[in-house]
Amino acid sequence: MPEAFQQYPDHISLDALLEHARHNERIARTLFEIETEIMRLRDCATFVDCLVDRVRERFHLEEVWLVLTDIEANDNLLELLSENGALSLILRGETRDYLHLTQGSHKPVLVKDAQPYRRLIPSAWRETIKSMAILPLVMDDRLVGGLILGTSKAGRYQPDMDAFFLEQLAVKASIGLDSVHAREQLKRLATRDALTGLRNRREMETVLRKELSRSRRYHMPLSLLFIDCDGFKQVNDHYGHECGDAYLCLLADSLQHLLRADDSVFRFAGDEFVVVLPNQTVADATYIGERLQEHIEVQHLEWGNASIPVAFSLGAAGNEQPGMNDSRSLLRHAEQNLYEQKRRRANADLPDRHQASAPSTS
Ligand SMILES: Nc1nc2c(ncn2[C@@H]2O[C@H](COP(=O)(O)OP(=O)(O)OP(=O)(O)O)[C@@H](O)[C@H]2O)c(=O)[nH]1
Repeated sequence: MPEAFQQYPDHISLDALLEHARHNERIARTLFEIETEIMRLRDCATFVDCLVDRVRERFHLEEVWLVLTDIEANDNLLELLSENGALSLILRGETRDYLHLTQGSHKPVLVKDAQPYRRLIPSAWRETIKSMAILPLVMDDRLVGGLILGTSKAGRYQPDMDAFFLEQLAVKASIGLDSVHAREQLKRLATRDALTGLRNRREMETVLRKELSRSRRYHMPLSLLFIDCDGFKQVNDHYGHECGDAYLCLLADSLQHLLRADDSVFRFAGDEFVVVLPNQTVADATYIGERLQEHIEVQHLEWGNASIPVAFSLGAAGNEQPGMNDSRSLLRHAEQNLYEQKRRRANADLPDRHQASAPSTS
């Protein structure tokens, strides 16, 4: 029983006493080692991954996982975890159910027989897990779920065990998760555009610099697309700024949805977006740009009675072209191509898209 603190019985020999002390010291050291390791981690997914892995390995458990309740405060944490692939370690539990089973305890709940707690066990392990310790995860003074230590040994955890070390583990896991989450949130605020959720221009500069150096090192092409909405000012003027915001979000979502995972979309400024395409030549980028226009320009933003078509021009540039070996020249060249396309589209006698779709006033 390496993970529970051993209490001293009334009559105990000196040897047994020493063995108890050594046992408890071993657990304390293991906890300290886990703590030292997890406190160094900088993002939620790696934190959860490492915490689960170390606790399982060091305390010889079959399975360790997290249950996060469905309170709104957990949405952001779950989003960060899913973006970085740690979702397989998480079970989303119904808050009412979780609180009922654990009685909302901020202390570890030791479960001798896991059967009544099945709903807190991922379905794949429901037959194997016989006993478990549910360690409360408290973030910002609120119970958000639990770190669950599961074992196939029935009765390994008993409600009357001294849970001193488990309590310590719960506190450390909670503080660690809280601080890594706050850090990641801050980073996100600094690198994301608040309206669309896309990464911002500063982040684009960092990514583009990294991708350019990777492209040089591995002799792979790199290209980008510069995108600018057509007649966007009219959308704001006709339907209001809130509608303009929704229009930008629709375009941002569509771009993200249509591109591959390796490609990155950034909100450059106002109604301008940049797409960075690693391992793609300028010809590939031009083709991708055409397909984006084809797919997105059939979409409409439904706003009240109005159906507003989405329209944008774009220009491509690739670093295999002469003189295109730094971010500035790539962006400038793509922007020039964008303005050429904008002129061509304007001369092509396109209908005034936003006027044409204005709601009828009759
Ligand atoms: N709703 C909304 N409008 C914004 C935002 N950022 C910038 N804008 C507006 O976007 C408009 C961009 O104007 P223009 O550059 O003339 O864009 P346009 O009407 O598409 O013109 P062309 O590019 O020539 O087709 C300006 O009116 C800005 O006020 C935003 O976050 N939300």
